[in-house]
Amino acid sequence: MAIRELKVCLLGDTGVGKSSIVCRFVQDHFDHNISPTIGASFMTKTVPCGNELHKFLIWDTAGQERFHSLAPMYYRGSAAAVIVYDITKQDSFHTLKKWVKELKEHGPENIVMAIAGNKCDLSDIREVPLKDAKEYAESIGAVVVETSAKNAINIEELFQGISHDPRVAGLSPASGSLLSREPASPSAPPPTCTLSQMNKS
Ligand SMILES: Nc1nc2c(ncn2[C@@H]2O[C@H](COP(=O)(O)OP(=O)(O)OP(=O)(O)O)[C@@H](O)[C@H]2O)c(=O)[nH]1
Repeated sequence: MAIRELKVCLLGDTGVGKSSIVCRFVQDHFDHNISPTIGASFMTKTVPCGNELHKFLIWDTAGQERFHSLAPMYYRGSAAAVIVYDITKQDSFHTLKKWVKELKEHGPENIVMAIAGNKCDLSDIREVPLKDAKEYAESIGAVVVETSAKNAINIEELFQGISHDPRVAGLSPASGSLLSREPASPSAPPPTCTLSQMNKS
């Protein structure tokens, strides 16, 4: 079965839940006391997608302002960026717009942008209406989904959306994204998770 490697970076304000989303996706785990990311952390997860395997190479960047200048190292060469805001913090939605602007100016052409409005389990204290996020996402050609890393809502769907995006499917093997072929197996293997590196303080 063909394996396609997809570099994905997560961007967004500190505390919006980027690491928690990755941790939920890769390890199906949520840590209430997770520490802020220092620099960036890297994890991988391989999932079946049609007759291929997609190996996500996930760079979870640090949201603190002091690490902002490192971000280009992680979004450069990415097939997709997951840009996260916290639905209970209007400021984090403004920060998201700054990330989108930076990606449009300096990111890879045709990068797939997926917006995640995280902490939807706290919708009783919501500051960002879903309607606003949808309108904005539409205006920039991005997809948007509200997620909860805590309650495992829409996390798989977020990454499936990237996997199935025609721009990702259209990546040609010649671009280096198709790394290896294994004998076709009758049934798709289950998703595998690899914790490669965690640089949490
Ligand atoms: N209620 C709720 N809390 C969440 C959710 N996701 C993350 N949190 C909490 O939000 C806080 C910040 O989560 P992180 O995953 O460290 O946020 P981050 O965006 O990676 O932060 P930086 O590493 O500083 O960029 C932690 O206390 C998490 O437990 C969620 O879906 N719901």
